[in-house]
Order: sequence, then structure tokens, then C-alpha cells
Amino acid sequence: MEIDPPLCETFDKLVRTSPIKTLDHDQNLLIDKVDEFELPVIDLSHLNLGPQEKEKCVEDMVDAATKWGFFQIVNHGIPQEMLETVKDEEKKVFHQDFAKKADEKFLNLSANSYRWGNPATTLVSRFLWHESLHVSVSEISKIKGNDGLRFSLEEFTDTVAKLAERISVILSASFGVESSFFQENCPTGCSYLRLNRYPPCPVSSKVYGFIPHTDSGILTIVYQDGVGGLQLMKDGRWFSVKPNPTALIVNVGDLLEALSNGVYRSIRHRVLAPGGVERLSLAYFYCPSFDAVIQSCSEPPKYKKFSFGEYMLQIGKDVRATGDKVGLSRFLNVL
Ligand SMILES: O=C(O)CCC(=O)C(=O)O
Ligand SMILES: [Fe+2]
Repeated sequence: MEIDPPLCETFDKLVRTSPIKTLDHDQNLLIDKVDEFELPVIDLSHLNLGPQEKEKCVEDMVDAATKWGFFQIVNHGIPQEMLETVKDEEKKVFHQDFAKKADEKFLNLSANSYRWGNPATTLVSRFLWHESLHVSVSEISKIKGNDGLRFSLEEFTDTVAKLAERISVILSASFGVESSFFQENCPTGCSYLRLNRYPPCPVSSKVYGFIPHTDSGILTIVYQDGVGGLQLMKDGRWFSVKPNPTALIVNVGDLLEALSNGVYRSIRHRVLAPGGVERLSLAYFYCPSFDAVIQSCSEPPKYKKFSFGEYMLQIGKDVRATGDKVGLSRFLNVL
């Protein structure tokens, strides 16, 4: 049985044909000289203590979202056992024959839910040493042939959805966003999950696990195993995030950056391909419906108002035209 997608063959072919053979012109600098650091840790249990502890916790979260666009949360209310169950199910689903995963009827999900490697790219720098399963929350109940996966994803999303709303309400309150905004604009089914597996990679200094990008939703909550490899950009430098499997990672998405009028940062991040071991992660993308209007209440607004549907349409156009997402700068207000 061959569980991995044909990453080696595809990569070798790409190296022969790609006009640029490295990840970046200063690839070694980027990959080898990266400092590891521990993301700010926010203890969410402090929100249930007295007013001073609560205020400090909110302040720390606002500070991390402003300076880093990323933070870790502990005592977040999702039991460790639930996280481990979902990770075990994720591992099992990926540890199946590649041919089975690539079947368009896999798990009864919509076509293109299972993805690997970015096989259409002509550039080494855009190849992903990666396979993933994209599941819209509205589709979880349709999963067939794997009750364990369906049940654990249902349980996980029920809990993580409440957490995402709570954090979004807290972070956006200082920017005048009504606390009802998220409940009114983010029906549960609009968010989605990405199950990520990074197979062991024999050429890990030559290829990304996940290419540099920003997340397009409101915020993302990531559960990762202990392998490491996630890096984020701060002040023009890449930093490696030290893994902490008991914490969840929260990162600001493009829409929260827009709602905060550019104060919170939707930071570029990437994942290095792991060497001798596989890496698993699970990302929950908290998203509004396509007709939700994103508009900052601050004056003067940095971005024009846009709907999430318009935003995603623009991303699709830019990716088709240039191979990359342009993102929020497309919607800058020219003053
Ligand atoms: O695997 C990770 O840690 C992060 C993955 C990621 O950035 C994404 O799925 O958008
Ligand atoms: Fe991401």
C-alpha cells in the first residue's frame, strides 16, 4: 500500500522544468537562519476570574494580535482527549491508500476536498510537500464510510466554533464592532476545516510543506502535533514557532485585519517540510457568509467596504492570473 501522494516524482520533474530551482533567491538564509521562539501564551481561564485578571488577559490578547498576529491559547475549554481523538482520526484517514484518498467520491465529500502538492504549478517555489482534506463545516454530517472521523470532527467543530466567536468578539470590541456581528454574519456552516499532513520529506531544504500565505477568514485556530515547522514573518524576518501540543494557535485572518482597520495583522506564515517524520495539523478557519459586509468602524477606514464573497472572488482571479493571492491591499482606500 502506498499512502503518500506521488510527491517525489512530481517534485523531481518540476526541478527539471522549473525556470527557478530554489525556494527563493536567498533560500539558505531563509531556511537555515531562523530563530525559534515561543508565541505569547494567553490563559483563557483568566477570563473567568475577577475584573482585573480578565482585563489583563484581554490586553495581552490585543497586544499579541497587534504585534504578532499570532498567539497560543491554553485552558481554552477543548479537552486534550478530544484533540487527541481528532488527531488519531486524522492520522487514520491519511494513512490509507493514496488511490483511495484521490477517488473523487472519497468520504462522500465534494470533489476537490482531497488535495496534494499543487501538481499544476510550474515553479519549485510553489510546490507543497503536503496533502490535505478540506471540509466545509456544512459537509461534515455528509461524511460516509468513516463514522469515527465524522463524529470527532463534529464534536471538535461544535466546541472550536464557540471559541472562535468568543475570541473574535473580544478582539474586535476595541474597534467598535458590535458583539452580535459574528453571530449574525457567521453561520456555523460557513467555516471550514483543513486537515493537513506533511509526509516525511527527503529534500526538506528544497521545498516548502506549505508555501507562504495569509489566511483569508476572520481568524484561524490551529492544533498541531509536536514536530514543528510552522514559521511566521515578523519585521521582515521568519521565526519558527516552538510547538506546544497542549496549546492551540490562533492567528488573525485578513478579515479581522480589515475590521481592526489594519491594527491587527494577518501575518504571512509558512510550513517547512519535515525531515524524517510526518507532521499533522488541523486548522479551523472561522469565516462569515459570502454576503457578509466587512467594514471597519474606525475613521478614516483603511479599506473600502467589501463582502466576503467579493473578497474570495478577487483572490480566485489573482491566483489564476499570477499564481498568488494579493489579498487586502486590493481593497485599500486611496485617500
Ligand atoms: O500546518 C500548519 O501548522 C499551518 C497550516 C496553515 O497555515 C493553513 O492550513 O492555512
Ligand atoms: Fe495558514
